[in-house]
Amino acid sequence: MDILSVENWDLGLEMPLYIAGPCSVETPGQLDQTVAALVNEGVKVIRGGVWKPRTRPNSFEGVGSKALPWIKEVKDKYKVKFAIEVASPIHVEEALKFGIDIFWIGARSTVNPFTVQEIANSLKGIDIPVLIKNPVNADLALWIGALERFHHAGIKKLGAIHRGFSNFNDKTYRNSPMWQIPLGLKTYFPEIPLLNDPSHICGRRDLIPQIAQTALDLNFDGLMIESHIDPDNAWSDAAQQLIPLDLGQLLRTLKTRKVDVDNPLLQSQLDLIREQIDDVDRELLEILSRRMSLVEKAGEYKKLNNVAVFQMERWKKVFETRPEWAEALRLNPDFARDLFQLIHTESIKKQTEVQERNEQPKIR
Ligand SMILES: O=C(O)C(=O)C[C@]1(C(=O)O)C=C[C@@H](O)C=C1
Repeated sequence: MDILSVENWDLGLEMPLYIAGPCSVETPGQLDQTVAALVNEGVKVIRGGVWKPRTRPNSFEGVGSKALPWIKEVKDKYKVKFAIEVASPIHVEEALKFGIDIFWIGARSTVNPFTVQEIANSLKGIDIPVLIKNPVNADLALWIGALERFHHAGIKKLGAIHRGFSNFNDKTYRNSPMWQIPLGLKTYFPEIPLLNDPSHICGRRDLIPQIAQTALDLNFDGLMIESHIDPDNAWSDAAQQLIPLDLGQLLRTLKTRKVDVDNPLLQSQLDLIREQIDDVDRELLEILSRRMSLVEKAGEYKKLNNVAVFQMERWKKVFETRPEWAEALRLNPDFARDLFQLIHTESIKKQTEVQERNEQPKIR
């Protein structure tokens, strides 16, 4: 994609890009005090929700357009840039009137290609950075699709925000990070700046530093973090907002990592380890190929004896024992579970092919 880097967005921004501010703009006083305190901590780009898409009705849905003049006032007073979420062409039109600098598309909008297309169409010919949050569900293609729709509409100042994914089973995070998905996006489109939103992933402020650091370790290009002058009395997302002082402290302690290894000694040490990893990966694949030959053989016996491919009792046993074996080898049992789910899916596929070989009736 033909994308402009953050430094070329003509907003005087630097990398890593840190955006912070309240979940919602509530009152002129709350906004002014929060922005003043954040500017004091060195924040140059403020976020603030104006229209809030909420899961349930009767939750606070943002103060709406009347927040826009308040934003204009703090922008002028503190010389900051301001980012807000837009979810419809009307929001775009209203926000542009008040000189908003950056738009973001929320996770609930990204899931809907109709909404995405409508907003993208309303931005044709308009030169403004647009950041696209991942869809609520763990679907990389949907995220990519949204980025493509904005790119086709002519937006070159495009970025992505990883805010985690809905997951009913996750007891720790409000939205599971599922790092493989944003890393997948980075692999497809290394040119698209990728920010992490630890506030929405964590849902509680004590977990934020760890997720923020992981993101920087994984070479994310910046962070969007919620910060409020009085989080406990915030009208939305009270548990996950940081006071500006804590946010400043966090930004000062985070370590940014270098992408490339420019020390020759370290480079040669890494090369050596990578050669060994190559060897081990080759062995791994040879072992997997041996397992798959055995599975194919079992499939042929099943076919001969008219036995079903899926054997629940045996599979339950495999699925129980492998995580235990993994743990004994100091491997993460959840990793073993994921791995054997994948392996079993492939076994079923292989044996179904065996069953169906030369057995499909010819339809003319
Ligand atoms: O044990 C079998 O019946 C197999 O074919 C092997 C295997 C496996 O991959 O481990 C594959 C499919 C069955 O559902 C259970 C187990």
